[in-house]
Amino acid sequence: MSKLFRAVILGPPGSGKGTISERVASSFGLQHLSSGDFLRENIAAKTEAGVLAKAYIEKGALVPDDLMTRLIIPRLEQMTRHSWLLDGFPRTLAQAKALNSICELDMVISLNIPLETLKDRLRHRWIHPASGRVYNMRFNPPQVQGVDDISGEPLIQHEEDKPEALVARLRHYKDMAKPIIDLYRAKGILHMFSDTETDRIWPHISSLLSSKIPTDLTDAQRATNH
Ligand SMILES: Nc1ccn([C@@H]2O[C@H](COP(=O)(O)OP(=O)(O)OP(=O)(O)O)[C@@H](O)[C@H]2O)c(=O)n1
Ligand SMILES: Nc1nc2c(ncn2[C@@H]2O[C@H](COP(=O)(O)OP(=O)(O)O)[C@@H](O)[C@H]2O)c(=O)[nH]1
Repeated sequence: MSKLFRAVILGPPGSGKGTISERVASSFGLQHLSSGDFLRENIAAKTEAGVLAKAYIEKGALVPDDLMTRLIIPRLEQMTRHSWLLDGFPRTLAQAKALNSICELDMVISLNIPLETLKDRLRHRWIHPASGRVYNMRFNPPQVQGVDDISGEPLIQHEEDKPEALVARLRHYKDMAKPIIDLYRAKGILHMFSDTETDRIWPHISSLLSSKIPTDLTDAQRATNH
């Protein structure tokens, strides 16, 4: 059997993790696991972990490492036969160590996007809260302004996407991400991409993945995912 491929995407809020993950999933057949979406699913389903996590998210806090790990690791263990791309986890060094203990990552994609670009993007980001679908009023607008394409429900903007909140969020991201990035750099699996446009970063990520993912695996995964 071909070797499976396991990757993580890191980047500050608004750096395009979700946007790029969707492209990786559809072009390479990897399963995209967004920890934010998975949390929202657990909250909606009122699982034990979801109920506990909800209280932190509502306060604007990060979910504690032990709870986050208890939620994500079993989900990943269900995906042992799949290649995957993880987005939003690990968010702390403790989460990175927990991930290390259950699998060997093949690649870490780290997005390095200028602050002004992040501010500008997040100002225009609109979300469909129930599904986590993300729009941008300029980059990928919904078909009807303010309305989710699939459900027809209203879109909202997050308080924390406002420019005033972003500087603090970004500082926090940098503090948390530095030891994680150092860890993956030391393992020799870190690939950093710097630009202001997802469409300019994407060809580099795409060719890197093409060189690392065996094509028979891509075909097999695509067949099982769709
Ligand atoms: N490892 C993680 C992932 C998510 N969260 C919580 O889940 C929320 C939603 O996560 P996500 O969808 O990844 O969105 P953001 O944190 O807003 O990040 P981004 O803007 O990068 O998408 C976070 O704010 C945080 O409270 C967390 O605590 N720990
Ligand atoms: N203008 C512009 N917007 C982008 C680009 N890439 C992503 N976006 C938008 O920027 C916002 C943040 O992207 P998202 O993928 O949610 O980033 P994440 O927070 O890292 O997951 C969303 O509204 C995207 O639609 C880009 O290259 N240009």
